[in-house]
Amino acid sequence: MLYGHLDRLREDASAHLQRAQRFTGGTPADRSHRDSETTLYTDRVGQYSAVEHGLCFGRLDFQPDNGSRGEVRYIGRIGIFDEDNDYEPLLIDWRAPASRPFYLATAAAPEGVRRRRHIRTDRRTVTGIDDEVLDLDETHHTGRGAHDGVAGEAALLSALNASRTGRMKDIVETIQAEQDHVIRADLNGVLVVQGGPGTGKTAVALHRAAYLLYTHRQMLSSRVVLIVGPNPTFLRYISQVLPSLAETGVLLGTMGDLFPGVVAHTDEPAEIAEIKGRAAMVDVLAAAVQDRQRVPDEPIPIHLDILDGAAVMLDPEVIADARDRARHSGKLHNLARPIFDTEIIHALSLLVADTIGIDPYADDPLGGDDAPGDPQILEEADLAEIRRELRGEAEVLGALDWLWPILTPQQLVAGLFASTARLTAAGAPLQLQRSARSGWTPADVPLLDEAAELLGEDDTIREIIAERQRKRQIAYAEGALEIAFGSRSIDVEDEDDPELLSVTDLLEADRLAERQDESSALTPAERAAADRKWAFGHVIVDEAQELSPMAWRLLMRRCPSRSMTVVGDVAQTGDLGGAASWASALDPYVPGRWRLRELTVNYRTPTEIMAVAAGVLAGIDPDLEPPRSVRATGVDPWFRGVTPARLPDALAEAALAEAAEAGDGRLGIILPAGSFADLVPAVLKALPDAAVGDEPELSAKVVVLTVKQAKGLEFDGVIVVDPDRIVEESPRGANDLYVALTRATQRLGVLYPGTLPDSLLAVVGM
Ligand SMILES: Nc1ncnc2c1ncn2[C@@H]1O[C@H](COP(=O)(O)OP(=O)(O)OP(=O)(O)O)[C@@H](O)[C@H]1O
Repeated sequence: MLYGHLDRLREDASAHLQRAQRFTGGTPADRSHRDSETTLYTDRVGQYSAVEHGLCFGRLDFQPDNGSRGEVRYIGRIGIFDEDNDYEPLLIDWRAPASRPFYLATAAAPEGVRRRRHIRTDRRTVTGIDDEVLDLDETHHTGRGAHDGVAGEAALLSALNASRTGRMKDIVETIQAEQDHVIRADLNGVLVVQGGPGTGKTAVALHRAAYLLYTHRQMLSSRVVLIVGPNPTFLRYISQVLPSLAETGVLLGTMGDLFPGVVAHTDEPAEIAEIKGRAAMVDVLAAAVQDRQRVPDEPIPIHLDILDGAAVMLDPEVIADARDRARHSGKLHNLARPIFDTEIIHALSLLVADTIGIDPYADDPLGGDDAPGDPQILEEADLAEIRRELRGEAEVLGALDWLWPILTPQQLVAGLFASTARLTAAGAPLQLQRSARSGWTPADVPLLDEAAELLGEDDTIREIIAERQRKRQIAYAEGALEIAFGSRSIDVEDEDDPELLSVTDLLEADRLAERQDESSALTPAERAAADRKWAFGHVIVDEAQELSPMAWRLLMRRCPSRSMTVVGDVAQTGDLGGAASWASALDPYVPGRWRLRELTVNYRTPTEIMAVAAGVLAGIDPDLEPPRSVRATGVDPWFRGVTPARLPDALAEAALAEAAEAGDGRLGIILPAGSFADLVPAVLKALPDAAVGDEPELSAKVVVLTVKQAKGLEFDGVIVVDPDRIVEESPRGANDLYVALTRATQRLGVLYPGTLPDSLLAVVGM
């Protein structure tokens, strides 16, 4: 019956979509209406298809009420209502308040629920049910009931034991109570979710996004929820979760994606990234901006058409004066440029007046009726005319650009890194020097954002640039507009901004109309992705322990409402610039105003593997508690020592054996970054289809990765190679090893040349 309804809903949405797509022409308003309809119904069709599997997964039977039969609720991935029967709910969305008892009711606090049923389906057929009787009397009779705090144990264990596919799955059918509290926590303020490996932090963060969008749809779907993950591989890993939760109003990205127009995925040494992430970079960038406001040591000659090519000399003192006035205006660098221009042009106009406007006989007692008198024969109107002309002179513009250049954030940051002199002037460590042509790295993005804030790269700048282009256009009678705007898109909102009128006036009307059409067809998430100043409705950060102080500054700017969910584990911090505690990361922005929730149960890693990881955790900090595993597999991890020379062959053998053990699941091989060249060929020889690379394909049966790449991921089986080297490769090496050891859902093997790290020796008992 429910699938019948789903089919009808989907057919309906498809029909609407086709109608919207057939519609062409009309007024701009008609077209924009068509675009929004197309987006709406495309989303709907997508959502209805995404909930096909496991549409309905739960049922709640309530206690009979006053003699009438108890209420029955079916719980599923979306809500379905009976249109012919007063919109009676047939299926209740898992995010609706009415579904909550499905996740929270226990035998001790049954919330009126008599029985909770988990329904398993394969396509459209019910394949099994698990009942939990929450009514204590009835439990007494049947001997079946809820278990120690784990709701729906059979369904949960079957989900946890299922083979991995290389893509994360949703957990709506088996969300546990402590997770439910996080998912449905209040929208406002900063919520920190701390939890050890496998406690479901990522799953919970994604379900929280879906819940918030459902509950605050109107506000959040227009302002967009931003989800930040550690790397592109991880984003691909989680990318399937939200569509299957029927949510599309979300923007997923890494730190490297958060500066529109820049793709920042180049790697760099951890030490360099750490320096770039320090809070001190704020001062470095401010100094770098000041350094670009030049005062030369010597006067500079400026040849002027107005003087038939003769030069005037612009003195350093005059330039320093103009610079100080512009600086003291309180405006940002680019926005203060007009003040600097005015000062310099004024000074130049006086120099010109001194050259052409002096009455040579003014001091001569025989010079005429009015002598002696003011030697300046030019009046204010003449000076204004001179200033106007100077503003159009190529050499004047060139000098102004040299003395106080209008800068993009990219120019400022790349220019800084490309020059020892500039780095020194800005007080930056010289290790940051690199060629101007090397690509942008994720750690550069917060610097670009900071630079944008310091430079004042905003609409006014577009206007200044447009104005200058217009001057050149007049001067050279060429299509300057194309150059200035060819690669820019005009925001629809900007249309009403009077300051921008001079820009838009310059565009041909039909071209402008076309542009507006394009931007209104974008979804809010697409527009947010393209707009550095977008204020997101809510920001969710996963693996948040890795973020540097500079990265936090950027994220806080993107979220002025401070409505955030921050998810991570300070024991897994691998990046040198990452957080040692949540307070150190957050107190600068929301001192004492963030809430902490902890997740304590490990759903991924079985007890046997966690015992090994716990030894490593104790070595990092004896006060840290590993999360409690929810299940045991009865399979102990293996440890195998070999001579260094045999390591490649031993790895190939182990990989073959473990790939077979994984059955139709996945095997992850985690190597020290420095061992790739030596070990990967052996793996590929044994298993030619193994995935390896910058962004390895996670759905491959065998995937070879570094710890950094493996962060947040999981596999049925994992082989950790050369733990000693993993520890030694980074000052946070022990944390890395802890991450590596906690990636498996079923089996773990440790292969090592030479010796094991002390923390593992103790566990193995050697
Ligand atoms: N309530 C649940 N029902 C079913 N599976 C769950 C549940 N909670 C977590 N899991 C599963 O446990 C595994 C670990 O979850 P997740 O990756 O979200 O953990 P994590 O805390 O982010 O781990 P890490 O810190 O190691 O990255 C996933 O496969 C997830 O689907």
